[in-house]
Amino acid sequence: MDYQVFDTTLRDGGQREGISYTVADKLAVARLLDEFGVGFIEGGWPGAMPKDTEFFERAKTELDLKHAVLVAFGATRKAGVDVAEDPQVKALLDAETPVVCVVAKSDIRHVERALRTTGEENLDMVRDTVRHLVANGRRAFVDCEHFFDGFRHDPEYTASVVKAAFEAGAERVVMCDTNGGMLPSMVTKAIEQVVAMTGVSADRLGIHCQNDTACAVANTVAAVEAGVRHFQCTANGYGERPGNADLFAVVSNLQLKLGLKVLPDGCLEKATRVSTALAEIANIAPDTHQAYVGAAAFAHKAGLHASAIKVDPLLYNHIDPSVVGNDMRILVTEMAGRASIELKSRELGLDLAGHPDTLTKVTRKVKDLEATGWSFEAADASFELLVRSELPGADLARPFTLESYRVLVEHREDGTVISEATVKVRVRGERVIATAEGNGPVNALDEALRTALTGHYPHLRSFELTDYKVRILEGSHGTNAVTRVLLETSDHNREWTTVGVHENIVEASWTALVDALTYGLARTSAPAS
Ligand SMILES: CC(=O)SCCNC(=O)CCNC(=O)[C@H](O)C(C)(C)COP(=O)(O)OP(=O)(O)OC[C@H]1O[C@@H](n2cnc3c(N)ncnc32)[C@H](O)[C@@H]1OP(=O)(O)O
Ligand SMILES: CC(=O)C(=O)O
Repeated sequence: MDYQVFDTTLRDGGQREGISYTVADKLAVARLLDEFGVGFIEGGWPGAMPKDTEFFERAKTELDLKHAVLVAFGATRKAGVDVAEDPQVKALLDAETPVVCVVAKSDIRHVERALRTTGEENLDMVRDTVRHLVANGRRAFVDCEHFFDGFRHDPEYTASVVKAAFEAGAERVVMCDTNGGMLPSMVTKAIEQVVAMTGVSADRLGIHCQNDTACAVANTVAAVEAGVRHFQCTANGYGERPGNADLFAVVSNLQLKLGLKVLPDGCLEKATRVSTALAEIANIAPDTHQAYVGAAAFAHKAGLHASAIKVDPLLYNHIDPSVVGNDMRILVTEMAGRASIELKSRELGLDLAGHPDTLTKVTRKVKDLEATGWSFEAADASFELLVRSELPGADLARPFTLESYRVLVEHREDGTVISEATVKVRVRGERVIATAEGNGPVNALDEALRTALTGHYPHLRSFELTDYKVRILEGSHGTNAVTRVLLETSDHNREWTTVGVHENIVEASWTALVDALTYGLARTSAPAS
């Protein structure tokens, strides 16, 4: 029997604080999830929210799903109401999805205190709703809310909800850890017990885990190991409170660690791209440290790691990152050893294998600079310039040399503040002096330097400073605080980052600026005039 990968990013994921999908967003999310190969996409609760009703309406003509089927989510009929008359149930049928998933109370305390009805009426609500859905041609899944808490409190009652749902024709009954308080061992034990009590085989059950103990992924995997074949997840773990089980971690664990085929061929390698695209749509910064798909999931900082990775990347990676569409990266910091420098340089296209002295010098220089506030981790361009400057016969021609710069800041009577910079440089033997104004000292310096250089390097005009980050670093051992500046520059094809550190913020910015232009000019192919 196949595994059912049931995604609820558009329903439970939308319950995360800060997410508010538009209908267009929801359609885009569904397309991406389908591309990733999930079997079921729970699209929302038709009838509860106009956007969800519209989503299901538009999905009828605008979605052409290849792998997945669409699922409408709702609740069992209201207590004391004829199921055929319940507007919420009617909206579920109007969504015209092949599958409907209804949430049912399965903890007697919730039945009595939240629903304010009897255990018997709740069982009738489950039976009536499932029979009605099945009679109308739907595959019915039942989410047993608070399954694990209810089962611990009153196993007989919770088991009776499971049996009622199956007797009425449910295809899957899903055990929900609604409050997210379980641990893997508790999940395993409860599944063994419910199987023994009901006689229902585990492969007809499903699992849905909230992440309040940070165990949602582990609990989901534990349930699958206990025989469950239907598991509910959300992309990047989005969901109510701390969230849900992360789809990408769950399927990667099942497929790569347990050898279970849960996705169609060729889908797992889309994990990183799909995860990032879904974060963009949710308008949430991708989690750099997310397992499997985060940008840092295979980023190595420690020198010892790099020295073994040089021999074989799998010595320090639990999988080949390309299997989930990710990449390994080497970070260069004070923790680097010579192997880190060699691997990072190779990543940047510089082969230092035959230059042991350069490796030693660069390693020492990086450690010394980082001790005084520099940070190369995010500044690949400055690191590359540093390596090139240490290569025998230094292979980098500096595009100019500085004679001096001066910056003035003028506060005028009308309150405007203007910065003016003058730079004096030597470019290809010519002395050039240029002055420019800017809305701040760095902007004025950038303008003046470009003015001085564009005569010789016209393509420099396409460079744009796209980000400027400043951090004041505490001085240590009686020294003054220093400023670290990170500059991101773009030529509209690629971006590069440079760093500068000094007690004076303008000088720190100047250093980063000079690296930015030097690196950009060395890298761009346009011929100098
Ligand atoms: C565990 C989960 O996360 S399940 C998903 C939960 N998702 C959401 O709640 C998001 C969408 N919800 C909504 O838009 C609204 O809550 C609605 C439209 C569903 C209901 O809104 P209202 O009619 O105003 O009711 P309200 O939200 O105040 O209360 C929920 C009602 O559903 C009842 N109810 C709760 N669970 C169930 C259930 N499994 N079966 C039947 N009825 C239920 C409650 O008893 C309550 O009934 P009452 O209005 O007669 O007191
Ligand atoms: C259904 C659901 O989202 C829950 O019980 O957590």
